[in-house]
Parts: sequence; structure tokens; C-alpha cells
Amino acid sequence: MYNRYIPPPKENKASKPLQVVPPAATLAGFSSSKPYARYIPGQVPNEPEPPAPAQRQRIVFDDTDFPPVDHSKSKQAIDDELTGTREAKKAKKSKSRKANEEASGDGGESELKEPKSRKRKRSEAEQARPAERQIEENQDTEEGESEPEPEPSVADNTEAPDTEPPTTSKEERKPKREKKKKKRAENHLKTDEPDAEADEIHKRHRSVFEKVQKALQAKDRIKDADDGHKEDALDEEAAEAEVEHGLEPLPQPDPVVVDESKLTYETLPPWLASPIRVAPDKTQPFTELGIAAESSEILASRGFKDAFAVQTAVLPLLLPSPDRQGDVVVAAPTGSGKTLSYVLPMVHDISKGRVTRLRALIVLPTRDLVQQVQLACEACAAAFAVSGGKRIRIGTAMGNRVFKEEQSAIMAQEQRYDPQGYEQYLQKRNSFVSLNDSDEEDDDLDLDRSEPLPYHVITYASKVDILICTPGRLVEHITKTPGFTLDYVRWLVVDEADKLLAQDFQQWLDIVTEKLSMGKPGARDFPGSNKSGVRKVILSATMTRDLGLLNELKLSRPKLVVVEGTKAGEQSLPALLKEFAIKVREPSLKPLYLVDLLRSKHMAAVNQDDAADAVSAGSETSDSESSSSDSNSDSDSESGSESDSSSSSEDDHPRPTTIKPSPAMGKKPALSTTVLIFTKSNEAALRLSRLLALLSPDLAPLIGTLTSSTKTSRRTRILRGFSQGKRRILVASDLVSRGIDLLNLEHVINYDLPISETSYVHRVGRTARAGRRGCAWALVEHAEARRFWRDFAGEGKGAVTSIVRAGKVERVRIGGDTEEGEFAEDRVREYEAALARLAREAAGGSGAGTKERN
Ligand SMILES: Nc1ncnc2c1ncn2[C@@H]1O[C@H](COP(=O)(O)OP(=O)(O)OP(=O)(O)O)[C@@H](O)[C@H]1O
Repeated sequence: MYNRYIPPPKENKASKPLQVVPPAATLAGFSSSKPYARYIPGQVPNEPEPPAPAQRQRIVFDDTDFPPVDHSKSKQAIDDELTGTREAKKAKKSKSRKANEEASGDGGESELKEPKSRKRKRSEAEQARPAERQIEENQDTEEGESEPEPEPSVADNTEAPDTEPPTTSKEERKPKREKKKKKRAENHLKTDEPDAEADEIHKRHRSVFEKVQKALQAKDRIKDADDGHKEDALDEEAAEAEVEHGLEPLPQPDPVVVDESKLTYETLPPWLASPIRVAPDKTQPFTELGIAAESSEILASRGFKDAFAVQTAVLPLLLPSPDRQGDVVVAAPTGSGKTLSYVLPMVHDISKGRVTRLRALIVLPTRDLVQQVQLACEACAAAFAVSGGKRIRIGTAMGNRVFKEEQSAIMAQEQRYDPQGYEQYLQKRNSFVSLNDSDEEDDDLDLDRSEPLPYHVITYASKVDILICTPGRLVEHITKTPGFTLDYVRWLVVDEADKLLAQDFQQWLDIVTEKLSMGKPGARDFPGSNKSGVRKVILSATMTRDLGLLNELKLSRPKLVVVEGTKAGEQSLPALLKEFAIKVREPSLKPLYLVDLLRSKHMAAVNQDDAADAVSAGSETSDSESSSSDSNSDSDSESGSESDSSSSSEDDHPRPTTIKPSPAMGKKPALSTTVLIFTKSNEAALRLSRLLALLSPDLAPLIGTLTSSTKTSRRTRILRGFSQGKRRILVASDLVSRGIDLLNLEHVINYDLPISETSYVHRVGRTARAGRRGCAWALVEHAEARRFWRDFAGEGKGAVTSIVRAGKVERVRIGGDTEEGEFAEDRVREYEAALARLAREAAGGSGAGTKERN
């Protein structure tokens, strides 16, 4: 807020060239749509000087170019002072000139030039004075000084002053000002050195100019850096915002350079420091890796023709070999085939036995993953049953049924004739009843309460060789299921290990490792070899770097397998994944950006070429089969959705297939590809899927919603519909971000950004699996731009991402109906109406915002 003094044009006064600078380059804090004049020191015009423009000008000065002036004085006082100063200076200069002439003996040539340039400088100084005054005023305001308001501009009264009216009246201020003037005049007279006061002011000017120059330089630097991605740089506004406040950049300490190689070798144990590396594109026939030809054929018929890279490295470590074998830790990208890498050798080993005992535990964090791994186990069990091996029985424990049902599905009880044992049982029971005289019923222990027949005892036996489970349910069986024992277990697999280790559900790991450390002699012997013990296989696409957590697993002679090109702590994305970022300019209209993306040309099938080959493992389910099973499973009741966990449950599970047009739809679907949209919460997923259906009714039948509260049977139905191409859009919370294998999924959209790099890797890793192509999209709001580019994309200042990718995240402009990216009014109205309807539905109890519809 200041008054501007605009000097009248001065005729016949040569001035330094004025360069018109576009408004974008205005000083911080000076915003104007008009161009302003800029003084370029040292630049001499070739053409005759144009007359000074009559309009108002902004002038940028070089602080060395004019003498400082006390702007609090009247014009007359300034002129007087300048004359005095000039005369004093003249005298001083002629003195020094004389001295110079004497010293240099140049014959007075410089004397001829000097008056001209001095004259020009003075003329500019006079012209510049008002602007200089403005800058000083600004500084004064910043410093909190209460300098008196300057007199209104002499030259320009047309522009109303920006300043607030002063709190004291002019009459009151006048005497004060006059006093000051007098004092200054006295000082001026008193001192023999008239430049002293001027020097002081000069210093202040210099400090202001230095600040201004620094701000300009900082702005130029940022502008230069941004030039590369000018148009679509999502973070450019954030960077500009830094400069616009006129803040000087604070001095920053030099970044600490971490010597990773040194760290790796000095601080990591050898097995972590020197992993086994495998090229990501390596493949090898299963027969070359020690799998019998007969079994390999069955595997091929199920879609597993050759071993994937990670399998070529892990199988030799886990299949029987004369070497001393140890535990295996696998850190490989999403969709690289980690599941088969442990299931194959495990089933191979167990199928050599005869008796069914619990030999293997596979621990996973979610029910969906349990079901998925069950499918892989079933496929491998079939492959090894042909070569005279035992048909492996596979069970699940994940809490999707009442506990008693689960108990009887994994444990069998028999009555065995044993009079002596029966006697002992009676004694034990009597002492137990007298000690715990309680009527309390505990349904969970029903199995234990079964009465033996007279002269018989009850014995328990495992119904399954492999138990695939969630950690919580495993602990329940260990503590509550009679006869459930880990004594014979010789395989422990922890998949999605970083998640399971970070969240120690019911101290599951302590309980399990304790049980595994005990055992009867010979119970853990591997058939056909002299080896004994528990083999541990630990896997994740985002393996933890926390040695403390890894130590809890009590690994024995571990080996680490990683995919080439990654270092300790890095997480690779699938090689055929392409990533895109869309700038959301108007966050309140974000759903419209999503609609536009779904409608854009980018939402096309990306695997059409190889679609015919892509029918994946075990995808025998035909459309007719699936539609009949679909109608059977329409009930949302959870109980009874699985009759026997040890039997094959293939019909209940989604099958990865290529996209087929659904006969039910009978016409070309509104979307030619498949999309998984991630939101930040269950509620957000439910709301977005409803909103999407309201905004694009033709997409409504294709949309499915998956949240952590979706019942298992409904979840299964939705996933099956998706893999059959009936549903093409899944809106989900992070529930499905880990492990879930939807082979026909081609696009992942991060509608809400994930909370961490790890979460980003798992989310986008739902596509581009098993050597197929896929695309990941992120809708990035302005406020999220910095985090997205730095943490996820690994671009820009201070990028610290641990994500390793083949390419770069591409910027794509999508959203809006006009050139400028604005949405047409009718679309905005339509959106607002949809929102209002959503609100009404939620308030009216139809629960659109919270209830699952699809
Ligand atoms: N050798 C193979 N040949 C063909 N397909 C395979 C092979 N191995 C695995 N697959 C398929 O690749 C897909 C991904 O495998 P899998 O689910 O094991 O990946 P993953 O590495 O565990 O991924 P995530 O880390 O996301 O859990 C599955 O559909 C699986 O059937």
C-alpha cells in the first residue's frame, strides 16, 4: 500500500535505455498487468533514445547508479539538497580528477567524457526517486517503523492512493515534519561531510536492492528448472508459490551422500549383502529344474509352460539337493510368480509321503490371498499326484466359517479300542470336573467334549497336509483345537512377509516359532533324504529392511533371492507396467476427471495382441459353468459357502481369464478394458462407485465394489464376474491391494493416492502381472503433487523413492470440456445433482453412501 510518485516526462534529458519487461517478471509483491521499464546497467542504445513514456512506469534500479535521497523531504528540499550535494561532489570530484590527472597524465581525456555519463545518471536518479521511495516504504513497513506518510504524488493524482488514511491529521503532522526538516538541515549544515547521511540511506537502499535481486534470481532459477516440464508440471505451482511470497531461500545444508555399497557390506549380514540375483526376463523349462516330465506336462496344461525368473532361482534352492539347504527369502516384483516358486517344491516334497499329517503352514494376511494360494496348491497337487505320489490334501483356516466347522474340516477324530487308555481318561475327567465345577458352555471346545465309547479313547488326526491360513485363525487352532499340532510341520511359508511381520497379530510368530522349535525326534525328517527340520520361505514384493523383524523368523542359513537391477531396500515394478499422472486442477470436481479418464481413448485393452495366449493357469471354467455357479452363490450367507476346506473349491473361486464379452450383455460393452479403482477408505469406495453409476448410467452394470466389509461370498462373486468380463470396473479400498491376482486387469487407477510407496507398489502391481502389459494412473491434486512426484515417481528436488521402474511416470492431460480444462456448466450441474441425490439416499436410509449395491 503506497502512493506512487510518477515524474513528468523530462525533455532533452538523455537517460539510460528502458527495456520493457513482460508482467510475469514483476518483482515479488508488485503485481501489475502492465509492462514496466527495466534499467539494464551498462547497455548503451544504438538507436536514438525514445522519449520517456508518459504513462506510469515501474523501474528497476541498479543501486550504484544514483545518489541516495532522503525522500521524507519536500521536492524543493530535495532539490536544494541535491544542488548542495552536487556542488559538494563537484568540488570533491574536481579535486580527485586533478589528482588522477596528475597520477595518470592522460591529458584530461577522461574529463571530457565524465560529465555526460554523470549527467545521465543524475537524470535517471531523479526519474527513479519515487520508485525508490516506494521500495523503501515497503521495507519500512516490514521493519515495523512508523515513518510519516509521504506527501501525495505531485505528478499523478489520478490514481487513488492505496494507503489507509493516516491516523493523525496533516495539520498535526506538519509541525513534526518541519521540525525534522529543520533538524536535518542543521545537521546538514553542521557536518563538513554532506555525503554521510546520504551514505547511510544509500546503505539501506543497497540492502533493499540486494533482497530484490535475490528474489529475482531465485525466481529465474526456479523458472529455468521448470522449463523442461512447463505445461504440465504438476508441481510447478507449488514451486512458484514459494517465490511469490518474496521469501529468500534459506541456506540449506548440503545433502548427505549415502554410500550404499559401503552400508550394504558393512552393516548387513552376508546373506542380505550378497543376494542371488536373477534376470527379470529369464525363463526355463520345469523339467530342467528337476520337475518330472509328467508333472511338467500337467503344469503346462494349466498354463504354466516354463518357470518364470523367480522360479528358476528359487526352485533349485527348495527342491531336494545334496547341498546343505537353508531357508529362503524372496524379494521379487508383484506378479512375478512367487507363489508357484514355493508351492511347487513344497507339494513335490509332501507328495512323497504316505500318511496325511500337517506338514506345511502357509500364512497370509487376507482371506482372498488364502483362497488364491489354495488354487495354486490344488494345481500343483494334481501335477504331482500323477507320478505315483500322494494326493495332497489342502485346508484353509481364515475365519470365514464358524470355528467348529473349521475345526472339523482340518482335524479328524477316531474312536480307538483302548481299555487302559479309557481308564486314564475317566480318572482325568473326574479330577478335571471336581477342580472346575462349572456349567459354562464353550462351543469352541465341543470337539474336545466328545465322549469316547466305553473302553475306547478318542484320537485326533490331521485331515490336511497343507494348511493355508491367516495368522489370527492359526493361533486359535493352536490354542483351542484338540489334537492340532505343529509337530510334523517341516514347511513354514510367510507370504506378504513385510505386512505379517509388521503387524504381529496375536503374537502369532512367537507362538508358531516356539512350537516349531520343539518336536518329536524324526517327526520333521524329509522323505528320501537325511535332512530334518523346518524349511522357512519368506516372500514379499516389498520385503522389509528391518533386520530386527527378519531375526524374529529365526532363519537358518538363509539365502536372499532378488531380481537383477534392485538393491537392498528397493522395490521393482513390473517391467511392462506404464505409469501416468493426471493433474486434477479442480479437486471438487475430481469424479468428473475419473469419468473423463474412463471415457478417454486411453482406456483401451492393452493386451489384445496376445489375448489368445493369455488364458492363464487353471482357467477351465466356461461361461455356462460359471453362470450356473453364479446363481447358486447369490446368497450372501457366509456359512456353508465352503463345504469342505480340504476338498477342491475351484468352482467357488475367481478364475483369471482374458476379457470375453458377456453374453448377458448381448452388445458391445461400454468399456473395452478392465479397471481397478483404488480409494482411500471403504466409505469412499462405496460412495464413488454409486456416484460413477449416477454420472455414467451405461457403466453402472459393469461396476463392482470391494471393501473390507464385503462378505466373502459376495467378494468371490464379484471377482468371478470380473475375471469373466461381466464386470469391468472394480472400485476398492486397499483390501485388494496386496497379492490379489486378476490376470485380466489392465488398468489400475489411484483415485486417492496411497499412503506409502509400499502401498503404491502393491496397488499398481495388480496389473502387468505374469508378463502381461498394464497401466497405472494417478489422479493428483495440487496439494499432493509434491508427495506424488518425489515419493512415488522419484522426480524433482529431494526425490527419495525406493521404487525402481523401467520407464518414467508420464504426464497426461485429461479432464474438462474446454481448451483450458474447464468443465461445461451442464456437466457441473449434472454432477451437483448426482451429489445431491447421493446425499438424499444416504439420509433417507437407502444407504447409497454406505451400502453395497454392486
Ligand atoms: N510359470 C508360470 N507360467 C505362467 N503363469 C505363471 C507362472 N507362474 C506364475 N504364473 C501366473 O502369474 C500370476 C502371478 O503369480 P503370483 O500371484 O504368484 O505373483 P506374485 O509374485 O506372488 O505377486 P504378488 O506379489 O502380487 O502377490 C498368476 O496368475 C500365476 O498363475
